Amino acid sequence: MLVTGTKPKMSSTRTILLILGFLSTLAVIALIAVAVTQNKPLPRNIKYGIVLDAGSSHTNLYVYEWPAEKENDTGVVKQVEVCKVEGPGISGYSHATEEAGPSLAQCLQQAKEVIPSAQHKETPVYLGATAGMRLLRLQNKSAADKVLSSVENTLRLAPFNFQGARIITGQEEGAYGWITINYLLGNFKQSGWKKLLHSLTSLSETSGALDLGGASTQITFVSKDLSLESPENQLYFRLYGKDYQVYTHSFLCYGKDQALQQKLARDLQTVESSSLLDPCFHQGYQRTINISDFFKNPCTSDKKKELPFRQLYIEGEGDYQKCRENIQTLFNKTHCPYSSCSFNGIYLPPLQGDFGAFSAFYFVMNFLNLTSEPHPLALNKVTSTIESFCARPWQEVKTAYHHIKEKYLSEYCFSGAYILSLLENGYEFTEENWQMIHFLGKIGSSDAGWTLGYMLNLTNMIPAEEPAEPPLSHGSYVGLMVLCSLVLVSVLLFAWLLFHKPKCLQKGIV
Ligand SMILES: Nc1ccn([C@@H]2O[C@H](COP(=O)(O)OP(=O)(O)OP(=O)(O)O)[C@@H](O)[C@H]2O)c(=O)n1
Ligand SMILES: [Ca+2]
Repeated sequence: MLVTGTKPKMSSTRTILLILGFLSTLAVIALIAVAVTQNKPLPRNIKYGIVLDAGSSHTNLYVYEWPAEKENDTGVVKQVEVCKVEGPGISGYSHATEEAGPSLAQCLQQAKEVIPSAQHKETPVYLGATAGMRLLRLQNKSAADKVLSSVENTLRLAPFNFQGARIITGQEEGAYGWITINYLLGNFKQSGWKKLLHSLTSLSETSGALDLGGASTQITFVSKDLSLESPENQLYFRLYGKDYQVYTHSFLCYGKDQALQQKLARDLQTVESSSLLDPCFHQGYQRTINISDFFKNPCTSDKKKELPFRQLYIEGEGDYQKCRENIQTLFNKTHCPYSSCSFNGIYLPPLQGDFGAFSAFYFVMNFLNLTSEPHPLALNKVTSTIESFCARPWQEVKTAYHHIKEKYLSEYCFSGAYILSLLENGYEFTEENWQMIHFLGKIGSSDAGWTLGYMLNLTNMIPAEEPAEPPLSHGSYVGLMVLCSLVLVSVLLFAWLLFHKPKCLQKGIV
């Protein structure tokens, strides 16, 4: 009788237990299913942008891409293509201005192939011209205007969304280079622990930018010491909710090609015959210079001199020390109307933090094997390497590096000496803070240069304020919810079992 009396009670408890178990399993499955489907990557919505860097020595076309929904995050825009335009930079078309635009056709075609055709129309294309065009504008304004309208016509005919072709200022070039490298290094938006570390150690949060082109060079860095000494060198940015006080200067005619022209113009002042022994070229190297056009260049015109010959024959001497002394005269340190100067009476606050050195700084140092990271070489090692490179006879250099363009190869000795002179004599880097300079070609897949910063700015992709963000990412939120629910269900089940100990679980029955 007793046994038959407990049977219905036990079976009803079991039913309840079964239902509860079933419901909890269902809830867990539902939670997991929601978490998985919600977190499934959405179909990628990619946007593209094109920037043409019309430099003095050549033009490069860059294609960038980024996920549309993450536009305002830092470090999401990536370079996916670079195309080097054949021939000279656009300023080299001053005698055939109508050919400047068509020279870009091949790279525009390449961009058309990289970007899906459905997106061509919405893809912005910008062209920024730098120091080569600044010089042409000074020398021949109408030729510069014609070159710009020729490139504009070509870009308007391309299937992209043309946003302008203009000569950017040296200040913009410096600023956008600085924005590019700090964006790519992820220095603007800092994650929690990095923020904390920076506030504790007061480490420099951004990296300075050193850009060496063919016709100009830029130096840009955050400086705490900026007073109102030289307003034209000051920039203020508010990026991702932080203020930056930035010093920048662009030296026109101090890119490596124009620096060489300046040096030769100086040499021509004292030359006694039509041949010149040049310590900055390798022994056995010869080059002929046409005097007729030489002084038309705004970088040399102030040294204009009537000479009894039309061509200058240069012969290399391969003497690094003499070359350095020769180059040093390009940096006038005699007057400074400010508390401190770089050269030519230009304000320079004390150097601060790390520097990323790119463009020709990188090309030259990379060729000379002097870019070693993460431990930069000591300055005396760098100097001795360049010294011994300069001492090598031209025939030997040519044979050893037969795959390198002769124009580049013949000038690496001069360029190495010029870079050291610019950094040591010009900006006064020393043996100690030399280690703060990092020679960079690319950061991730993107080239270091001003173009990315230019596009980020013109497409409003760098917000002034930090975008409001929930503390957890969507994935972590769902994961945490699932975990909490599981814990909750288990606790409830456990509590229920503890307090209503069903008979089936009691000792002796189970
Ligand atoms: N592998 C390379 C590539 C380039 N160069 C040289 O580097 C210099 C500068 O190149 P770049 O930074 O591209 O200058 P541009 O942008 O053309 O000039 P600017 O910025 O002054 O307008 C040029 O003299 C070029 O001959 C080099 O020595 N080795
Ligand atoms: Ca450049």
